[in-house]
Amino acid sequence: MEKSRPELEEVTVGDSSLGLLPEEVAPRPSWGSKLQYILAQVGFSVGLGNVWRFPYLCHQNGGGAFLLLYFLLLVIIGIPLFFLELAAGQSIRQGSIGVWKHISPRLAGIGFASCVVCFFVALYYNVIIGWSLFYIFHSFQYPLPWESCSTAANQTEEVWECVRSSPATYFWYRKALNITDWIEESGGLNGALVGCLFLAWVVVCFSMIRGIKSSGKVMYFSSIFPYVVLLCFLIRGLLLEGAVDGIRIMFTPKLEIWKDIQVWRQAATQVFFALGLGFGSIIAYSSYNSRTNNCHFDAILVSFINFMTSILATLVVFAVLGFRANIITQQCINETMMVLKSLIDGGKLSADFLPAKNLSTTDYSLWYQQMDVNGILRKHKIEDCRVENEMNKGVEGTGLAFITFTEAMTLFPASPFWSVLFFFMLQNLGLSTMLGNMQGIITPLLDNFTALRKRKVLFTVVCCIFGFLFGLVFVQRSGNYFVTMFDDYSATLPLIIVVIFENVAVAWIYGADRFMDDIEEMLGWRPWLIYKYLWKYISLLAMLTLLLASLIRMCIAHPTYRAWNMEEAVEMYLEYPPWALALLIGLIIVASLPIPVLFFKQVLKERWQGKSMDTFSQCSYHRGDTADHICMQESPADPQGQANGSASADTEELAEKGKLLAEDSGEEVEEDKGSLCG
Ligand SMILES: O=C(O)[C@@H]1CCCCN1
Ligand code: NA
Repeated sequence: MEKSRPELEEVTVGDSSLGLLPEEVAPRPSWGSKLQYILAQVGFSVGLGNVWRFPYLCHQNGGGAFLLLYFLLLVIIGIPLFFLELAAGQSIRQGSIGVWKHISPRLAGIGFASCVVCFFVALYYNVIIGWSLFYIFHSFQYPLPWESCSTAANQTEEVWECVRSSPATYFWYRKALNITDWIEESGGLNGALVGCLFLAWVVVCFSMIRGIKSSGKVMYFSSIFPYVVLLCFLIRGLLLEGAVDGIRIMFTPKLEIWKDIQVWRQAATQVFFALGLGFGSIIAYSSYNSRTNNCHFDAILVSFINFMTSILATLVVFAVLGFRANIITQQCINETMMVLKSLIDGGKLSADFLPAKNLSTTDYSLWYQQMDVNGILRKHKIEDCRVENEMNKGVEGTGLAFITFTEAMTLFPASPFWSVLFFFMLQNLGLSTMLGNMQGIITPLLDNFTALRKRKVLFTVVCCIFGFLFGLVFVQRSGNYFVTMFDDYSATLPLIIVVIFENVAVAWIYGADRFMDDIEEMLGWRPWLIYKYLWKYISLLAMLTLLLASLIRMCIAHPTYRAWNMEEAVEMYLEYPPWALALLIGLIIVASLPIPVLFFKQVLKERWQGKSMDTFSQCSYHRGDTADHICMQESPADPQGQANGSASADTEELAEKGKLLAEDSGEEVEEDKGSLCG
């Protein structure tokens, strides 16, 4: 079959134009520096999840014991799969669609599924960034609007809702979200949040507009700034009364949690979501690297930085929560002392119950244990005020960042300053992840559909516009319920499916040994043998178990969401109505569907073209491999030419010219003979 004329592409390097080049030799943009690349990978992987999901999981699942479990799973699942994605992207130098197409054209669906998942996550992730912007705008006032009910509520019935719950809770559910009582009630769009979401997408769009050249620069700030803020909060937090209690409670290991499979499931899901496996963003970013870059070192470095950031964020969260719990417990003690005094004055209790001096929180629990003989104090409604009890409240999910932390910050001196700093940090943590998310959508599509390349800027803008329009679902008054649906199910489950297929594709279809050979050819040294067994057996088994545990959880426990009831002014768990359940499951299917659909489409295409398919994938993508001429795509007109990876003379000369020009302009351009499989 006559090979069609190769697509020509306008190539500019620095400010010199190379004219039109066939895309297989057009130099692929590359990172300005290794630091910029590492910041991009760290910026993408370290996100909101490190600051509010990890601390919450740590607290709910046995503190220090969870940390050890998380670290174990990070080593046996996270790092090997991270290394796998980095190596595949760096070697093939394509986005996720191109990478899986090279392993076998039947697996292109894995790349498309990654794009869909990236889009789902981008939709609700940017909404959370919009919430952070909303809080930033409301932080420039003293006292903070969520400090007390008088500042927060004006109408009478709202005061009731505020008094019944707490100013921070009220502000979050009523002033920020103006939330409806359940997911069935849309309540219409929340105008302020629509504006914040629009602004969030404008920021993403302008940061993305010139590809990795512009986003690379944004990365410098949005990846480093959160660390500065976390360190400021840690130092400030440790100086607060009760902070050490909070950290002690957090690190106290409760090893019995290791028996609970759901804890393992939560830890594995967190490893995987935290690193961003399956998004295709890791592949996209590493595809702009030079082939000799030591991606094994990068995999360990970025995973380690991600883990340490989660620990740092957890220390900050529990120092601040310990401080807040201490204050609330102190108030509780003062109230019970009042009750005790009135009981003694009323002759109901003997005076020797009265403690000699004002009790601190630790002294109080000791006093309580001594005095509560036969439950006499409990009988008189004198409660046991404990810091641990206060530590348990409101630590989950969005509540942690937007209720508990905001409440704690009102207790800080100069609270508006700390509040702006905290939410600006959240906004940057989210922005750098959003850039990676968008890269996980744009790069594979641009690589796969060359027609889009000529209108890269327009395509980026259109993606952001679609992101905003679809994102409107999440800024209705009931929007928070959809954010929870996506975060708990619709975005996370398809990721596990995608990564399982990635793992099978490389370790079993392409072959772990062959993959190790390619890495050896690329890096000049062979990866540790352990990786072969991790990829073939351990991480794959772990992922399959994780998927099973997640599906079982969905089947056994009817999926529920946490709703806010306005009248009662309390949170309650409601079951998703059938239509929401159908939507939840439908989204998971839609995100996973490209894998089987494109598989069978390719099989039919091969059958129709009568191609011999003695093995699943005969493509190899390292240089000059004679196996290349039997790749599954259109067999090239001159197989030998393609097999040796040589392009025709004129394009060779142009590529050489491109390289020389690039060196002149100081821009690093990695010669990209493209993939040998067409
Ligand atoms: O932990 C997070 O928030 C992000 C979500 C997206 C993928 C990378 N990690
Ligand atoms: Na980030």
